[in-house]
Formats: sequence, C-alpha cells, structure tokens
Amino acid sequence: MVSRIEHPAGGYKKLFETCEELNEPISAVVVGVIPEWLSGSLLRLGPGMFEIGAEPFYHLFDGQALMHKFDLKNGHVTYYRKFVKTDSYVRAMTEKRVVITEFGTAAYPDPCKNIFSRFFTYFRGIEVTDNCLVSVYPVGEDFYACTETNYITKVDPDTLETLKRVDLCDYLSINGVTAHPHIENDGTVYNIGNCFGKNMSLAYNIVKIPPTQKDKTDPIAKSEVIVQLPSSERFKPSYVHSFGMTENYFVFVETPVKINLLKFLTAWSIWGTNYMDCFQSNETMGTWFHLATKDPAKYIEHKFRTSAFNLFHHINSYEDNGFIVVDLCTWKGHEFVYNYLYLANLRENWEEVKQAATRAPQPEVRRYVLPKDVHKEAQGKNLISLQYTTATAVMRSDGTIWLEPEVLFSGPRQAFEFPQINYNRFCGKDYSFAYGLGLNHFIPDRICKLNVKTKETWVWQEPDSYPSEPIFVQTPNSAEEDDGVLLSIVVNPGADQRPGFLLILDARDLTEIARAEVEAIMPVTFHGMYKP
Ligand SMILES: CCCCCCCCCCCCCCCC(=O)OC/C=C(C)/C=C/C=C(C)/C=C/C1=C(C)CCCC1(C)C
Ligand SMILES: [Fe+2]
Repeated sequence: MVSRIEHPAGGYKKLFETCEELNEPISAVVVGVIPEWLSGSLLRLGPGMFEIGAEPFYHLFDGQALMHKFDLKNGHVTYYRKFVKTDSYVRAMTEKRVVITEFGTAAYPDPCKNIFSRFFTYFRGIEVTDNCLVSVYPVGEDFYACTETNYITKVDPDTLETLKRVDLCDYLSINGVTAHPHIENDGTVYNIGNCFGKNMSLAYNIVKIPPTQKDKTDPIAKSEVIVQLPSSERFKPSYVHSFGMTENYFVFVETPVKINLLKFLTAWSIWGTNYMDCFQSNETMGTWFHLATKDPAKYIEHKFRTSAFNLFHHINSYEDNGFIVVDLCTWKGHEFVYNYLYLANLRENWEEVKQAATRAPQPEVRRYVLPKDVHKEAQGKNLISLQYTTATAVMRSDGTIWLEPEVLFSGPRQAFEFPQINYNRFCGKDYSFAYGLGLNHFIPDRICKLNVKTKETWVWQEPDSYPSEPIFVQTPNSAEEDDGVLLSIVVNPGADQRPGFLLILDARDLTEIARAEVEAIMPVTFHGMYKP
C-alpha cells in the first residue's frame, strides 16, 4: 500500500490553487461504462479560494468552502461547483479582505474604519468561523455543510444554493461538533463536541438529533446532549475530529493534542491570533480511551490508557464477545500533525515536501481492543481473549488498563487516511474492508483498500494523479461487503485535455470501471457523501 510514484513535476500544487465556481453544470466525457444502477450525486467539500485579494490564507483548513457535485444518471455525468455563501465568504467578498479569523489565518480590523469603530469591533471579540469546508451530511430531509464549530450551513443538494446558517448553540450546550457524525439507518444523528461549561468546567458532550419528525418540524429543534465525558485536564480539552460507535457503545479517544482554553478565550480579544495558536501538546498524558453506553447513555468509568498519538479518523468499531474492537488511523507521538499542513509547506517542491514529512508524526493503522468487563483481580494479565488479534489490555496496579495495539498497516510516511467502509451495512459491526486515500508524505496519490482481518491490500494509482477520499456505494441487493463501487475525484494537472475526473472503481479489487472527465481542475476536497 505504499506509493510507487514520485512527484518531481509538483502537480499536487494545483490542489491548493483558487478556482472559480461554475454558472451551470458541465457535461463530462465518460470513458468506460457506468453501472445503470448508479444514479445519484457525489457531494464533496473543500477549500476553493486560498486568498482574498492580496491577503493569503495560510493553512490548509482556511480557504473558503467550495461545494462540488457530480451527478450520475443513465450513464451520463455532469459536474457543478459553488462557493457556500457563508458569513465568512460573503463578508470577505464585500469588504475584499479576510474578515473572519480562520483555522490558521487571523483577520485584522478594517483599516478604513476610524479609531472609535475599530475600538468597538475589538471589544465585540473575534467571531467564530462558519466556513463549512470540511463535509456535508443529512439531517432529516435536509443537508448541512459543516466545519467543526457551532455553525452548520443548510444547502440545497440539487442547486448547491446556500439556504441558511444554523447556530447549534441555540439548541445545545456545545462549543462545536465534529464533521464526522454517525448516522443510523433511520436517520438518527449522533455527534460529539467540546463544551466549555459554566465555571470553566470542561466536558465532551455527545449529542443526538432525532430522525425526520412526523409533524415535519426541524429535527435540530429536538436535539439534545445525551451524555457527558470528562476531560483529562481541567482547562485543556483535547481536539476531537471523530468518534466511534458500535451497536451499544460510543468510543471517544482523548489525545494529547490540547486546546489551551485560557489562551483560546483570551486570544479572542487579541488581534492576530488564530485557532492554530491555541493548541499545545501534553507530553506526559499519552492517550486515553473513554466508553459510554448508548441506551441508556451513560459514561463508563474504566481508565483505558495507551501511548501518545494524534487521531483524526476512526475507521470502524464493533463489539465481539465482551470486547470492543476499535480501528483507527493514528499518527504516532504528541506533536500536532496540523503543524505540517500550512499551505506554504504543501506547495513546496517535491524534495522539500518529502523532507518536511520526515520530521512529522508517522502514520499507522491500528486496532485497539477494550474489554467491556474489567475485574481488579486480573492485574498484570492480558484481558483480551479474542483469538484473531494480537492487541492487548493489561490491568495495572493503579487500576488503569494499558492498551497495546495490533498494527493493521504501517509504511514510512505512507498514510492510509480518510478511511471509508460499507457504512450503511457495517458501521458498528464486525467487518472486513476499509478503503482509504493514500498519502505519500502528505500528498494524496493513490486509493487503497485494506482487509482488516487478513491485512491484504489493494492499490489504484496513476502517475501525476491526485485522488480524493474514496466513497463506497453498495451494489443494490448485493450480499458481499465489498460488492460496490468507490467514487473519487481525481486531478491530473499535466493532462492535455480534461484534467479533472470522477473515478469509479470496483471496490472488490480497485480495478477501474469508468471515469467521467471534465475540463476543470478541482482543488483538494476533504469529505463528502453519496446521495442516491
Ligand atoms: C485530502 C488530502 C489533503 C492533503 C493533506 C492531508 C494530510 C492529512 C493528515 C491527517 C488527516 C487530517 C484530516 C483532517 C481532515 C479535515 O477535514 O480537517 C479539516 C478541519 C477543520 C477545518 C477544522 C476546523 C476547526 C475549528 C475551526 C475548530 C474550532 C474550535 C476549537 C479549535 C476549539 C473549540 C471551539 C471551536 C470553535 C469548535
Ligand atoms: Fe475528517
């Protein structure tokens, strides 16, 4: 699953260039035959504007949200994209400068304002961004583009029009929620987010949004916090990007990448500070695993500990004979991986890109196994009796349970990231296959498949081609877990014609079924969904 390709031409730099939105969908040229049953839309989000006039954005997670759509119908394909008209975007367009502070770029006061109005803007504090460049997901019958703050933006999945901004703080006690909710087949949405409570009390709150209501009222109005998980440090919550869910449990991994709350809250009144400035690593805590039951939603007090890693994406979790199996895309160590994702670094020439990635935390796909029942008398023994894994959990004299993982995939500076599974059928259940985007020194250059039971791997890769997270779509009425297709947006900036395409792979062996090519280059996209 490691890359066989180098990138001396630096075509990946195009992933980080501003593009224009489209006035109408454009037709694609289809090579191959698209399955008849594949009728729907691939929706994806990412940054599309990397500067406002002469003011650059500095970090990969700062550019203004661009929503992409590939429509598939009767073997034909069209491509469309629009900027999401967030406050961040609209005000930047109006004032022709960065108005709202983004993840790694601070906004400055309007130089045209007089000293008094600048003074009052200062004391209003810095506004939290609604730049929803990370993903899109359904809530009831609606679709929301999101980042990780308290703002989500309702969009029309057909026209890509921006409909309204929703402030989750109006309904829930949270400061933000992840862009990786879990969605059950009936439409129930679960998510997790930081909550900086009253008296500086800190917790991670799990929230539940019910499915479509009989009376057609907005399900978000009925959302609630169902359980609180404690923070390892009083004033420093950890950064949380995703969480795990089995049939009966929530799994939350608390990593050593911390938000310094005092800095975060005070920084908001100091011009020039951004979100990235507020992170700091805890060099001694390692990583903590937390469990809670789903129904009734209740925190479980066991103290699961392991060595330090960064975690962005859970792959899947499931229960097996009294154990909880948790598969993760980890990055070893406590240094924040996002420190390596400044645009200046990603736009470097290939040799420099490789050099920088050598110093960064190293990726590894790992399986951790947590015992549901823990007995004090079992001190010093491995509590895991599942025959198929080498993962261990050992109770120590202080009552903590030390976890050691089984490595499912490891390659130097070769990440299996942006994982996907056959979600509708296998989320929370014993499963075999994970699909992912292969990062070569942080550059996405292949699509990978991993059999988590046998560790067998498959790869799709082409020279000078930069794919996105592969989304699995199941063949209707199929029995096999991997009977379906993978959809990925690929750019090949060196191509003479039609440098961007929708790639359709057979999920069984990653062979190409078809591609739908367009006369456009798409900047990087992070996450998205297939809407049948
Ligand atoms: C697709 C290829 C990309 C090329 C390089 C990728 C390298 C990947 C390395 C690891 C994987 C990382 C995955 C991250 C994916 C992603 O989509 O991240 C985007 C995240 C964003 C934009 C997060 C924004 C978060 C904000 C603004 C949070 C704000 C807050 C806090 C920091 C504290 C609590 C309050 C609040 C306001 C929520
Ligand atoms: Fe993510």
